[in-house]
Amino acid sequence: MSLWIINGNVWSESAGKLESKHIRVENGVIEQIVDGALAPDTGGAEVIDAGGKLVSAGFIDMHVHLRDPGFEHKEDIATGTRSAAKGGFTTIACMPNTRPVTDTPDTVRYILNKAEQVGIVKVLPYAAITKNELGRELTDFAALKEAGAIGFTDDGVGVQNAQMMKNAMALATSMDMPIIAHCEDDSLVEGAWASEGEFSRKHGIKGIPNESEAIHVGRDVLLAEATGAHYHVCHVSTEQSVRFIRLAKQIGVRVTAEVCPHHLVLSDEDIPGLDDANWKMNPPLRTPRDVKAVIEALEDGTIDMIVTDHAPHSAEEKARGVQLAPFGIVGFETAFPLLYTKFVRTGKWTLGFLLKRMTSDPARVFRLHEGRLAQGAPADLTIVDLESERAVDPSSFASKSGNTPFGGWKLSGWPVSTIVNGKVVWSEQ
Ligand SMILES: NC(=O)N[C@@H](CC(=O)O)C(=O)O
Ligand SMILES: [Zn+2]
Ligand SMILES: [Zn+2]
Repeated sequence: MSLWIINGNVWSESAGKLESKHIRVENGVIEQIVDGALAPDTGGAEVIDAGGKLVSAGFIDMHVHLRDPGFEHKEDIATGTRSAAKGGFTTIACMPNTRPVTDTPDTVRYILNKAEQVGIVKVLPYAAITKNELGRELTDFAALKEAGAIGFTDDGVGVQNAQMMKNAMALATSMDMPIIAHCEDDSLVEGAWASEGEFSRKHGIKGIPNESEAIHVGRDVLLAEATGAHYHVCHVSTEQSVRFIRLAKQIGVRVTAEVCPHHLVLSDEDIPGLDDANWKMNPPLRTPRDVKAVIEALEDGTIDMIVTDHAPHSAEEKARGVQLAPFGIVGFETAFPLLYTKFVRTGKWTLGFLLKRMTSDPARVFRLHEGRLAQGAPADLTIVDLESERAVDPSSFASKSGNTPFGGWKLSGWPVSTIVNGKVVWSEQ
């Protein structure tokens, strides 16, 4: 099976610019990348003409919620992976806060089998640290790893007990597996949904303090130092967390971290009011000072990668009123256009920098073969139209859910075609 993707614009790290290339794919692997000025001999092969659009290694998202099994009214593996493909993602890692919680080998295998049957993008499942994510008893790490889990996390909640987290890190380290942490001290949050900041003061509501996140990061950095664990911090949102991660990296603790698009482009001061739960997510939108700190941390490498934390919830659930509505927003179908428009078009970042944080950096941290556009790499590719501007339309999402605060935003950088192992898995129209 031969495929040529001709007339693609590929980012060259050495030249620091886009260069025209033709790419030959054989049996799902990138075999050859040739200069766009040369006419390739495509005889007999399938040909996709990228027509001068960006061709990138497929995006990798190491933090997503597919809701399957158990919450299929929000999303399932078929719609979630199609939504991912539409956003240009070719590999995604899904969180275990399903029903049942992904805390047994059977559930890990269910996810892998269904993803395989659906056959859209690559799905890497995480398993829970504790049974039912209750923080009381560790899961069977060895059996979960054997079944195909790639790391352990109780995402959705923080592990409240330090000894439990220390035991988890020691055990994970003994089997060369990472611990991925949702950092939140419940005692500091209780009932609040927005950050302590302008918004909470203006509306006279209880705020979530920054320490509720950073206190876990600080604690866990010490535990990672003591156990030698690879400790990965979920959705970093505060200046104080950044400070701990920066220090930990300086002293050689094996810590890595991720940040979400919404924490890079929105602060609490952007929340329009108390009646739209599409601005409610965990961690909450923080202050402009925190936004600046996480941007700087992503730029200097303190934060390693961008993830969406795609967290679909139904319209009915989000309409329950902001206090009762669940935390979370969808992310796949807006992530790249949002960041391209806000950071690359404005000249703050190079296109290469954004692509790196969405491809080779997550691949490096989680030791994946994907994430590079090079000879011998899997032919996971995303073709992106960097020019046309379009408004975000949640009703057009491939996801079952449309819970986003970005509806109506005019963005450019829309993926038009997504290829996994040399097969087109999603294409515009
Ligand atoms: N981020 C969210 O606001 N919600 C996530 C849970 C999580 O990522 O902690 C969810 O599962 O809905
Ligand atoms: Zn979380
Ligand atoms: Zn999450």
